[in-house]
Amino acid sequence: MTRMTPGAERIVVVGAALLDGGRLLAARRSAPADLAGRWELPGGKVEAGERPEDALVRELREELGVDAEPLGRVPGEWPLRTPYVLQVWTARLRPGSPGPRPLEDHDELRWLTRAELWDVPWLDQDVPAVREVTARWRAGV
Ligand SMILES: Nc1nc2c([nH]c(=O)n2[C@H]2C[C@H](O)[C@@H](COP(=O)(O)OP(=O)(O)OP(=O)(O)O)O2)c(=O)[nH]1
Repeated sequence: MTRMTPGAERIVVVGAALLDGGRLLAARRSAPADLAGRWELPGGKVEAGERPEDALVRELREELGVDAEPLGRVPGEWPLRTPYVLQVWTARLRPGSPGPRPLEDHDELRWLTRAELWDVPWLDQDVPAVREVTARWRAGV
């Protein structure tokens, strides 16, 4: 018989390291109040039965109006508030995709060069993930 381990429920939030021309897209949250004004990797919760890459494409379409292609998982997983954990994929815009617009959840977007990466106040919980992205980015991802 399979038993659920108490406290084992865990919901994955996928974040996109959307890269274009050597820049990374950062998005400023407009809600909820405790996260508003801080910057994150756009994305959202993976739904039951959904593949994380599919969730990423869906969330980027809903939130930014773009047609994105996931490239690869950034190794690691970062705890958010229970029961959420953040996983990150690198991604790029498919040819012909509209440019990103802040349609939901965000009120400002910025394409950051490497030199500008730490100019925005990232959510605290995103900092280790963004650091990991940088390591990959440096390696040419
Ligand atoms: N998308 C995203 N969410 C993050 C990041 N860091 C972080 O703490 N979060 C939090 C904010 C939210 O509490 C949760 C994701 O919720 P969301 O509002 O973006 O996802 P969603 O569109 O699927 O949510 P919902 O409105 O359908 O409930 O994870 C991040 O880098 N990207």
